[in-house]
Amino acid sequence: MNASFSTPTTLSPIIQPIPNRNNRFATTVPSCTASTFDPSSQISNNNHSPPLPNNIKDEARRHPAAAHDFTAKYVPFNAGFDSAESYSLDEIVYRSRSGGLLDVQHDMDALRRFDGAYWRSLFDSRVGKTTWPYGSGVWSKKEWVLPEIDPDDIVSAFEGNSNLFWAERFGKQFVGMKDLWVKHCGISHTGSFKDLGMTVLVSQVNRLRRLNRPLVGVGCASTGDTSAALSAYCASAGIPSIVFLPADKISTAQLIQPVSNGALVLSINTDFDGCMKLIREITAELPIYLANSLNSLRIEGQKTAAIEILQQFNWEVPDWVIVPGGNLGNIYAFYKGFKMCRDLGLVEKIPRLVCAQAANANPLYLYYKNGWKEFKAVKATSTFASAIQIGDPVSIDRAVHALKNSDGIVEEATEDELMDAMVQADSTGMFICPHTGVALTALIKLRKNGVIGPSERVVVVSTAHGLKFTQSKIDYHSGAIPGMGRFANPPVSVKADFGSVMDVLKDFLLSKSPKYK
Ligand SMILES: Cc1ncc(COP(=O)(O)O)c(C=O)c1O
Ligand SMILES: N[C@@H](CCOP(=O)(O)O)C(=O)O
Repeated sequence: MNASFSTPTTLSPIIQPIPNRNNRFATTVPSCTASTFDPSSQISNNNHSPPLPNNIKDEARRHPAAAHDFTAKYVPFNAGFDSAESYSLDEIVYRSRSGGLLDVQHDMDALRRFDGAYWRSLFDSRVGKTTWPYGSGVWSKKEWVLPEIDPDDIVSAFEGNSNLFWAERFGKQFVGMKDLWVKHCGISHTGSFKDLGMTVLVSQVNRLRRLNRPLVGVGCASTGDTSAALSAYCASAGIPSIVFLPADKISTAQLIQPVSNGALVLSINTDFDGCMKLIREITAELPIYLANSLNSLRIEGQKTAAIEILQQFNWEVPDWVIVPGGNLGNIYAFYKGFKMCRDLGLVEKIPRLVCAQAANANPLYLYYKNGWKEFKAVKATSTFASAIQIGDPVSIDRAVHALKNSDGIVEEATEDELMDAMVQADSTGMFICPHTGVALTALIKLRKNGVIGPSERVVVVSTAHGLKFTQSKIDYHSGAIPGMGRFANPPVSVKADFGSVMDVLKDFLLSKSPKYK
């Protein structure tokens, strides 16, 4: 069973009085004009079927939403609203003057002119439509993402709006829970949550190129998912992309994605951390824009997954959200999405966050365990959760902030644990990636030690599609991994005759139902 978005079944609730920006109630919803933009006017657009446009971008041009009050800028990470240091989003800047991280800061006073009920209705009204660009789960929250970008500059595959799966059987059978959910961010255009951030980053690059900023291409270091998303969105916009991949450390399915999308693919004889160091040096020298989550534009898109979860629960807040962590941008993105919803009155609290790491790549876990006393990067070793084989995460400060401010926890998963959890989840009808296995292991451990109660509502974030990681599943089920395979379900070779097939089937049926004779 999937939770559905709370799209109203009739239009009346969303054209009922909605506070306008003067906090008065409009009895009829004003229509959108070029000179004044009121997002409520977009709600009214759902009231009748418009004539069919030539295409959805033409239609968007006929309803321009250019003049508006919402703005955003870069500030040093964790700076207050009075920060003396800030940068326009049209500048090419990744680091603060002191060398720290940046954050996209929204004009919260402008957003606050609309109350929580208003934003909930607006976001709900956009789900499941093809209206450009709001049909995207990311751009349906445009005012909170990149408020000033022209819809014409947006590069979108209508990403987001991923399903929130009620993990009924896994919950009951493996963790004794009835309110367990999996947010399938990997069921997406390029098969991972990276699409959510990349649509934002590549759209802004598209705008910067139109503004004649000196940008020839976009580049990233990757363990396979960022490169897939970057190359797809760039290819869609006709922008050159360059990806730095650690040689022999990503899956074949992930490697063929940027190859297919026409990226320049550099296979480099180092690990992800080595590739990350190189791309940072290169982008400081050449007109190549940096697309890793060090670039805070990515976080703006990724945070919409948190908003979506609340929306899918009809704006009820789950008790826990568990996210697998590597370079650590995503755990902060979830925190930021939840926090904005609380600060703008859509909900009253935020969930507790859990970041789950592979034991072979666990610098955040070690930091947490030593009471946040001293952070040390580690040399990450090989893990089946290959996309999080990262020892020196660029967003460490963001992750610590997210966890400290959400009463968060960090857990880890050994190779055995993460693969068993993945295989068990698959046996209940999912087909998840090993990173989701890491997150499920964290859940199993937190249930065992009683930190998470049996009736709490928990969301496990699934970050990539299992089809990208079939080799690890094949190895597990075929017994090719020494010491692993407790829950293996290998294919049965059987002779092509009736008797042999009957023998196998009788054994199978007996094992399922002892009453069968
Ligand atoms: C499939 C998958 N899961 C989880 C992560 C971790 O996300 P983050 O790097 O934002 O912590 C990544 C990438 O790092 C990933 O590709
Ligand atoms: N798993 C990532 C690692 C890089 O993370 P990013 O979010 O900083 O780009 C990948 O797929 O490359």
